[in-house]
Amino acid sequence: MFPVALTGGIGSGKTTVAHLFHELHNIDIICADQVAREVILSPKVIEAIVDEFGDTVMTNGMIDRKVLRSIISQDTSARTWLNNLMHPIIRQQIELKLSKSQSIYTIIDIPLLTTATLTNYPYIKKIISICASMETKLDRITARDNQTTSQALLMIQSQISDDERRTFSDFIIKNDGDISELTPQINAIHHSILSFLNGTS
Ligand SMILES: CC(C)(COP(=O)(O)OP(=O)(O)OC[C@H]1O[C@@H](n2cnc3c(N)ncnc32)[C@H](O)[C@@H]1O)[C@@H](O)C(=O)NCCC(=O)NCCS
Ligand SMILES: Nc1ncnc2c1ncn2[C@@H]1O[C@H](COP(=O)(O)OP(=O)(O)OP(=O)(O)O)[C@@H](O)[C@H]1O
Repeated sequence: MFPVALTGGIGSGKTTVAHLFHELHNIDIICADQVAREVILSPKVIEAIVDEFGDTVMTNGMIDRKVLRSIISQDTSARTWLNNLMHPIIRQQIELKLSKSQSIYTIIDIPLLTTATLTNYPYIKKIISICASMETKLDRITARDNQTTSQALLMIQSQISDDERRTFSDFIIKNDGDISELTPQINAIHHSILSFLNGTS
């Protein structure tokens, strides 16, 4: 088992890059956002969130992720409360999935990795960060999520900067250009990890 974290700001391209690692090199991917989407379906989690934020966060018996996203993007204490509820459960699920992974290394897409939260993942061996300019991220988030620029900006500002991510990363992927520009960067990182695993670097 060789867990490799993939991180980056909202809209930086983590999902896109993770898919490419899988397609090009058959690497197993564990996605913390996907795990969060499963965790938020649990009746106990739903009950706790509704207790905290009220009925407006519910639509048809489920948490309305759009409404919750809007709340946590504007309110630091709401974000901290949600993180404290969900992150330990998400981490447990990630570890379970990791124990089942069979690929030569495993990529865990963790959006909210920081120097502090890294201590919760002591098993991570390498870290890949995706960087993209503020303008690129804003364009991609507003197009993908049908959000206003100011809503997207709030989410970006709630996270650490690319400069901070660089301080704890082993590899950087630049994603301001075309999708085709990702493949050579991914191939180079893949080969570097393989060399490390083979003891040749
Ligand atoms: C708030 C929720 C319901 C919004 O759902 P939605 O489908 O709109 O967004 P999605 O899950 O695709 O997340 C998109 C991105 O938002 C950002 N984001 C999500 N939660 C947070 C947070 N608590 N703080 C800062 N950024 C966040 C991340 O960059 C993430 O990649 C959802 O993100 C969630 O459950 N968040 C709490 C759990 C969490 O922290 N997940 C992030 C990875 S562990
Ligand atoms: N190089 C690129 N060229 C054009 N579009 C891109 C590129 N990279 C990513 N995108 C698009 O930008 C959007 C954001 O990318 P993606 O969903 O991979 O980011 P993410 O980091 O996983 O986002 P989030 O933090 O919200 O989960 C998507 O719609 C994706 O298709």
